[in-house]
Amino acid sequence: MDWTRGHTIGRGSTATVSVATSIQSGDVFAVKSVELSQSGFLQREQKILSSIISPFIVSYKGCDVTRKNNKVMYNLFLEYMPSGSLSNAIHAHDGGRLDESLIRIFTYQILQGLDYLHLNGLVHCDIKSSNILVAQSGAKIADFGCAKRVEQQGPIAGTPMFMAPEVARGEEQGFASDIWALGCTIIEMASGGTPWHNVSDPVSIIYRAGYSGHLPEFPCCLSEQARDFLDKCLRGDPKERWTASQLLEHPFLVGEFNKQIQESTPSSTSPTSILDQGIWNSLDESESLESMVLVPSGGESSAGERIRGLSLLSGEPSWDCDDQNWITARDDGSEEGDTVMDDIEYKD
Ligand SMILES: Nc1ncnc2c1ncn2[C@@H]1O[C@H](COP(=O)(O)OP(=O)(O)OP(=O)(O)O)[C@@H](O)[C@H]1O
Repeated sequence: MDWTRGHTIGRGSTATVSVATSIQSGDVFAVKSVELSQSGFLQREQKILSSIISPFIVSYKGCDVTRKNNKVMYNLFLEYMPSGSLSNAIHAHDGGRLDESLIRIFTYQILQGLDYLHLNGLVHCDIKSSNILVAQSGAKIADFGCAKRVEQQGPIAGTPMFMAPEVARGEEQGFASDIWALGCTIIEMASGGTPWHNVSDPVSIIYRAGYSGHLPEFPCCLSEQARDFLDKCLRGDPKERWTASQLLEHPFLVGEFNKQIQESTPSSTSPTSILDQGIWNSLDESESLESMVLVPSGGESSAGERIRGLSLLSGEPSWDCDDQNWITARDDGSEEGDTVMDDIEYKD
């Protein structure tokens, strides 16, 4: 596929993410790029993403290798999520935290993604709000650079602030560890802060999570139901934590609103586009995600809440843009920009 690279929309610890456009179809997608010599994480992400398909996981669109300024780059093509990360959304939202109605929706969607992964024997290993991306259709899990098959032995991966006690102690990293990280992500959404207060260096965080016997503080603004849900995610003993399937049945998520979504949700093997076209179209026009977000179940929201919700879902994040950086990808061997290297095959 020939494509052009647009402005930079994100930079993680391993890769740079840009908007890209297919020259043939004009389709817009995201491209995550890193020098080929350092692309181990990205190739691992490619292997996993290319084997899964869920409306609650950012979808895989292909990969290639290009030459850019004498550097050989590995590129992973992903569905473009125009509203950026959930972390951006939390901080852009009024007061730097989300309303419980939004927390419920995003939790439900992340949990659907986790349930799909776990049923397929995969552990994400790095769930946190900056690895959840948001579009009009809602939240989807991204960044599979640390993901692994559950039976796979290997070093502990992920972000210390979100590590379950058993992960911090280096004992095991399984499905239950993702559930702990989901609990930490709910704390991020509800408080706008980190799960562990007043600690920032990795060693202190790992000590606090793995050896202190303490639990992260539950945000006081949450309802009893939400706090009970959090309690089921943040059990110190991984065997006592609820599974993703059990949590999908928790009263916090099983309300009138979620029943409607569940009835309309395609099976986990359905194509991603169903989320965008099917789920929301199958609901009444007045019950699209936007109106659900703006008018949560059981109540009218104020005009202020409607506007805040609307800007959350449709607003462009403030990217570190570099518009001078448009580069054309061609397969004609031209020296400028990215050159698609058709002769190198890095897919399985
Ligand atoms: N498909 C996408 N659509 C829109 N923005 C994206 C997409 N993928 C990534 N981004 C943006 O780029 C940022 C970095 O992406 P990502 O977390 O995948 O990179 P990483 O190098 O693996 O990061 P980490 O530091 O967590 O390992 C994200 O936080 C997000 O803002």
